Amino acid sequence: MKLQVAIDRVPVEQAVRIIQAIDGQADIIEIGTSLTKEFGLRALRPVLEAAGNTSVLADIKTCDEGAYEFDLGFDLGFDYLTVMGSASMGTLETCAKSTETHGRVMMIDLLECDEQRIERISGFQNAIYCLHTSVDSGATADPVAQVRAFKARFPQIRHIAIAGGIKQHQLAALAQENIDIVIMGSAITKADDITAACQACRKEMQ
Ligand SMILES: O=C(CO)[C@H](O)[C@H](O)COP(=O)(O)O
Repeated sequence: MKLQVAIDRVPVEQAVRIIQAIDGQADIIEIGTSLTKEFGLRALRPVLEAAGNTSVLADIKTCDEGAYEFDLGFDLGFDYLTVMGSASMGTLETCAKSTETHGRVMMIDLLECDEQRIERISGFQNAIYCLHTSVDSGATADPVAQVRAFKARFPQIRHIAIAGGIKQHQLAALAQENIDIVIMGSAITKADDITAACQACRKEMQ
């Protein structure tokens, strides 16, 4: 299970400082939707540079204009981009095509997608499907139960991530569930000691 650290609701300079504080401990650095909206993808080059060899995901949550947004993000150097599961099949397909052309990774955000919808969009073999509880609806209460229920219902989906208020104490059990990525934002990036919080999460996952 990879650790993706989500950086949200800070200026670009602080995002760079957070990346330095994490110091190579994240497998993937996420540039949160809040930064992509406030500053725009082109203004995020310093973040890409600070990440060095660590993979960077831009959480652009594409819902239309898939080819334009994905080509732009991958051409700028992002390794992972996100598209909403609620987007049209046309958008999901053009995002998948752009991802394949660029040799990168597409993450499908399942925020508020019901079972019927997930079934319909479950055919993107190489995509990572992100179980996502909205920040506005509260934290993910029981991530292990959520993952188990999802796997049982959608055995055809091979790559899974989970996000939404995940806490350090949930990591050890989650690490046994054979998912691809756990996404942690506030629990790390809003901690008083970001380095220590990230180290503690990493340890919990071992
Ligand atoms: O995608 C997001 C919000 O839409 C966040 O990046 C994601 O929820 C992780 O942050 P946190 O752990 O603080 O919830």
